[in-house]
Amino acid sequence: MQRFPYHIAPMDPQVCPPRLSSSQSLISGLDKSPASTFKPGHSRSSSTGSSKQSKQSRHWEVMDDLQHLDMSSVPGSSLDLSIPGICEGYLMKRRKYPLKGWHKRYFLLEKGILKYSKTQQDIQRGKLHGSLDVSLAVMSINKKSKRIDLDAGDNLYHLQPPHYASSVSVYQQDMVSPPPAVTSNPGVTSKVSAWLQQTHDIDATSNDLARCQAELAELAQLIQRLHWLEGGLPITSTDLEMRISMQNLSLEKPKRKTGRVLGHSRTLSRVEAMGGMFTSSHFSTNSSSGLGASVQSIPDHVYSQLSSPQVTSPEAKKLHQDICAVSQRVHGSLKSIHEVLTLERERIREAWTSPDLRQNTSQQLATLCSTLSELDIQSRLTKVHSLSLSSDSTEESFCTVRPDQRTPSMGRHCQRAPSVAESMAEYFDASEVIVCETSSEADCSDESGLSDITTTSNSEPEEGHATATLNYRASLNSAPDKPSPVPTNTGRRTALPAPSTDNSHIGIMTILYNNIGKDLSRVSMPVALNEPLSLLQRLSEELEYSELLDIANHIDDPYERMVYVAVFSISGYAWASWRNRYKPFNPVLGETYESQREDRGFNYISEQVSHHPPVSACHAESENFTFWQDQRWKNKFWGKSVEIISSGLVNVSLPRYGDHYEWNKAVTCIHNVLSQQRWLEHYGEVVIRNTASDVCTCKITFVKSRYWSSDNSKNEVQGVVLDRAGEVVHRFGGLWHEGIFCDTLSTPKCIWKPNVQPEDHFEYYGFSHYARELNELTDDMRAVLPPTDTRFRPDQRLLEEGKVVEADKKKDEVEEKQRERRKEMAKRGEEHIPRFFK
Ligand SMILES: CC(C)CCC[C@@H](C)[C@H]1CC[C@H]2[C@@H]3CC=C4C[C@@H](O)CC[C@]4(C)[C@H]3CC[C@]12C
Repeated sequence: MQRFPYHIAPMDPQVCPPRLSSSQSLISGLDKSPASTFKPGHSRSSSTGSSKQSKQSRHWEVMDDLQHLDMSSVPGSSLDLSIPGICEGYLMKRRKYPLKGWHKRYFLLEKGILKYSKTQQDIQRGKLHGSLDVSLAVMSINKKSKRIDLDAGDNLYHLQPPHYASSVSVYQQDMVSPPPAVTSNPGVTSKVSAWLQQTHDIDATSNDLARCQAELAELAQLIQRLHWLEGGLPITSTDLEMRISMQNLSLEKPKRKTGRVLGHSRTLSRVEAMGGMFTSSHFSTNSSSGLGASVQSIPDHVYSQLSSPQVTSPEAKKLHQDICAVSQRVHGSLKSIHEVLTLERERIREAWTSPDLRQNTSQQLATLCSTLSELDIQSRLTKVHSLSLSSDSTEESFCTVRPDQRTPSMGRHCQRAPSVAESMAEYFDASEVIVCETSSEADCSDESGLSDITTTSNSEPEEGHATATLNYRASLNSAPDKPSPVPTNTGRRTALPAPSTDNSHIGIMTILYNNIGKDLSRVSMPVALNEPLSLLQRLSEELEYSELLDIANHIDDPYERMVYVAVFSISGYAWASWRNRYKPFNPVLGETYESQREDRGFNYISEQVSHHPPVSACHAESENFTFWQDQRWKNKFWGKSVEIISSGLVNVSLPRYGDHYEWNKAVTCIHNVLSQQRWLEHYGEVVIRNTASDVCTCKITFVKSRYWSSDNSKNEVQGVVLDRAGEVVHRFGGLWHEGIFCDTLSTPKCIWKPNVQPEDHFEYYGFSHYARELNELTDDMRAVLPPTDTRFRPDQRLLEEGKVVEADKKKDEVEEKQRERRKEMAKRGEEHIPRFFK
């Protein structure tokens, strides 16, 4: 089996940070030739891990491999334990939240302490932005993308040379001049950083904004004072307090003691009042019993004084002046912010309208969007790769360096341990994994995941698609909910025997983390992550809306027929909005699933025809259609998301017209796969062809969500039916979880809406009514089903019954038996022969 994208680097000296001498800049060290060694100045203390187990895995995983290295065999790497000199220079440092991107900082490494600041002068003046003890941190370097990741436990630092400084001289140039413009084909991260750097001083703009805010608050205060002075009536007692003090009103009733009500008289000089801040100390200690009370409690004589505003007072004039001055300042700040924004808009417009850039930019932005929205897990992932494994897809490019590896040995490659990415592959039982084939190495290794997605087509339909979707959505909302033609009283079960168990406590990250260094195919994933359905059953859910094919088989017009086939293909994705918390059981080799759906008029049969790589084949037949597919898929792990790229075609034939349609699948992406904020998305282009006739084809675009878009515009899908000449005959669109509307038919109509979910679906794995029926096993079925049928899988059955502990045990047994069978077959030199498919 081909493994997941990333490979841990054999400990090639080239990938270890070279020795840094006092005359070298940090980065020139990285840029320089491989023939030098990393020479740590300090020994490393124990792991920073919290749990014992994770500590252990970190220890043996990281140390074991690295201690086998023999650096002494590297030319010029004599064991030198002397304390290294000072290294200093500029590096790009990844910003912390919320300002993502990179900024240039001056770093100084002295006696194992790495300090950084904005400039060299700042460091010298002791004006530090931060510092860390490198000897206590875990360092990973990526020579190819020239990146250093430092995990100091509480903080992660990502450092990089100023852009494209591939040699010391370029770098030095870079130190004095602004970084170069985006070069021809750099990775997206670099482009983004470059963009941010070119952005007219973004820090200054945020300062402007902050200042502006303060000025506006000041302005509001001044205006309010003016308002009081010019006769506005106080509304609250606090206002009143202010006004009383500003106008020097006497709270004492003439010739009569009122001490019981207001305590004692208290006046403030105007100067004092105008001075600004009113604190409670300006008032009498018992003001709360008087002034703090309701306005009604203010004696009439005070009110009578309030009614004579001093419009022309010098105070008012002064206020006017102050207001003007502050307004001018606000205006100035806003103007400079406006300028920056205009400039930015212009740059974006240019990038957008330039024909070459447009395609690229939109793709990059789409990728950037999804990545930026997922950054939460990234730091943890980085931690994992820093600690023990590589997350680079290319061999020899990443290594984790512990500072106390004083006697590393070269000469033999370290034993390769599975990476997080591999773990994910095992976890999803991926067939084959794309190792970032076409993107550049720098892209692949970019831990921020800002890499170009190369396998998906541009999921961006033509201009105005957002408006079109809005219209489709509105039409869908006003369309009546058609009752499903499928009878509901079929005698099938409507509820599952037990609700789902909460699995939010199961940290996938922890599982991977705790099993670092182990053969993950032997690490069984907890059954609590599963739903009581196998992937074979899951695939049969694509037929939940088979009535669309029944209709298609009765439409004479080939274009309209195509619309129905297309909408059927979209309907197979609807489950994704409520099924992101559990994964289906991986079918064992030879497992089958069949179902007779007299209510829907079709029979379905499926089989797991291969385990490594996993391939599931299925076939369904009715009097109106035949449906079949053999699905194999590849997973692409980007750091936080997994893309599932299916490679098999889906086939449908309609007997009445002799049509044979085939189409590819969209990419399904599990965003934030490691966290509870997981969500699914489909994107890419699906093309439907009728192999029996070229009268029309259909192009469906599953639009990738943009990070600035609201939830409303998620799950957009649009399609066109084209005639032979490529002219649009029909248009349709909507959202794959809400429905599809076609406005080009003679009577525009809603073609499909997903069935209403059961009210308690959240407690039952998010299953639809249809999904609840799939694993039902009646006595009648028991008598006729083959023993390989999924419904007989004991672990899945136990899980369905809510017996998680027992299910877990059983799952181990089932998996172990499968491994044994595989071994035996291999011994005999046999190959598995599928039963129903060839
Ligand atoms: C961490 C876990 C619990 C998250 C849940 C993962 C779920 C959403 C994943 C695991 C396996 C995935 C399926 C694997 C294979 C296919 C076949 C493909 O043709 C369509 C997508 C589909 C059907 C995937 C949908 C998403 C899926 C069900």
